[in-house]
Amino acid sequence: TQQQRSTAQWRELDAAHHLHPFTDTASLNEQGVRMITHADGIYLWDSEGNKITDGMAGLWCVNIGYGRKDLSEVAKRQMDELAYYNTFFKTSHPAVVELSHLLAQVAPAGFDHVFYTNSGSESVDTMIRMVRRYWDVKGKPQKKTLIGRWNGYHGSTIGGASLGGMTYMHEQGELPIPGIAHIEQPWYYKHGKDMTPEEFGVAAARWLEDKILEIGADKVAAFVGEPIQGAGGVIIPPSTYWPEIERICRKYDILLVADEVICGFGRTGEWFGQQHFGFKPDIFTTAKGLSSGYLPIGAVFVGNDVAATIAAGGDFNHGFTYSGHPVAAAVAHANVKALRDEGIVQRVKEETGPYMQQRWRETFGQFEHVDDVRGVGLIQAFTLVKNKATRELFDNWGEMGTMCRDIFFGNNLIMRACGDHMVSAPPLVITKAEIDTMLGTAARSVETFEKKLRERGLA
Ligand SMILES: Cc1ncc(COP(=O)(O)O)c(CNc2cccc(C(=O)O)c2)c1O
Repeated sequence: TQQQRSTAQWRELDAAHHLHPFTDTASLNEQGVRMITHADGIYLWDSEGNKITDGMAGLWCVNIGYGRKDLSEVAKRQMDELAYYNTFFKTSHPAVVELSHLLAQVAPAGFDHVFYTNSGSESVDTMIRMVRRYWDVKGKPQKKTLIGRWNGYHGSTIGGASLGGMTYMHEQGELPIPGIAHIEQPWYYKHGKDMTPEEFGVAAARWLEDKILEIGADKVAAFVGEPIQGAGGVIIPPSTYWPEIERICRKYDILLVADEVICGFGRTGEWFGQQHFGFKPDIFTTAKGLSSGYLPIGAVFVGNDVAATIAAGGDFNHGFTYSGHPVAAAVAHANVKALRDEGIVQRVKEETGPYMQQRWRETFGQFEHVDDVRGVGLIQAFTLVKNKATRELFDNWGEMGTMCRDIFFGNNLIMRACGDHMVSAPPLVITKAEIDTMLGTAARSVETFEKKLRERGLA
């Protein structure tokens, strides 16, 4: 096992050599990192022996839960058999064939082909190139622009970060790249005004039609969206949104792409978020729950029409050294097979998802500064607000979220603050009893948060 060091020694070496993602290195090293050393089920342990409830499944990804020795055995067996070979130059290997066959079985109808990557960002970049290649082969090479949403998140590669709508990412690196446009997100709480949710869903979808007409339909290649915006704060569109988006895409002959990196592999209680909202994309991107984070792997599910068109175009000049990596593929296969054969996805749909949503609303429905309590399956959130009656948000967006998140973390419960949204996406294996315990801690944490607000004269 790892060399035993004190927490202080690990912290010192980490500060000396390790650059963390999305991090202000100076402030991180003032506080010192928390060393996570073990995990099992929905729990983490840190180097000080604290047991932490992981309400975020890592980064929305450990769907099957931690500590699955069957997955580590599969990894070892595959590594001993064939640790690596590539899938370029007319070769393949049993692990990636078995995974591809399984994915075609769990995919919605019409998706018989997958392209492999190492992450969600690489899946998104792959999709961008596939979409543009599709229109080249179709003889409409001027259809190049992809439309995403402000505050959408599609990763951190040049393409993914450009398609995402996080302006604080665009500012670093001269993004977005050419051929990317954005429309407003379908955030009913902020933009719904006096419309019903159903009316707002249609109105928000119509922003896409406006954008298409502004750019010119002959130049638009695709619309890309997360069924539920995850890192954007669990923005759940009204039921009328996605069917209207789909209608508009068909009307103007642009491809519809779902980014299922978070919503995929059971998060909403369906295998994929598109099935919860009832729309049919032409392509969708995945990663995270594909392997439950045990090894890095992503997959682009390519609709049969798109796959046939790209195939008709001959060489598709794209791919990665580790596309379809044998060990990652073998672990992903075991993970997806377990999600299916152990009835984990089914249980989210029928039992633990409905239970979480009911208890989530009961727990957070009565606080003075908590509103828009929402969720689907095992992805849920609420928003910290200044005034529920007027739907007034706090000033300095994100400050309250950070304060609240730190209170949760101090109570050994990990939730995520996205701005002033508090969000949660636990492993899909969470039990009803664990939900009760988690929400008991969460309620206590929000009570502490509101007490702090009053002490600071903010409430
Ligand atoms: C919808 C979506 N698409 C693409 C990506 C990129 O995946 P990779 O990170 O594997 O390249 C994501 C990833 N989502 C993500 C990644 C890291 C942190 C957080 C957060 O909420 O703090 C969210 C995502 O949520």
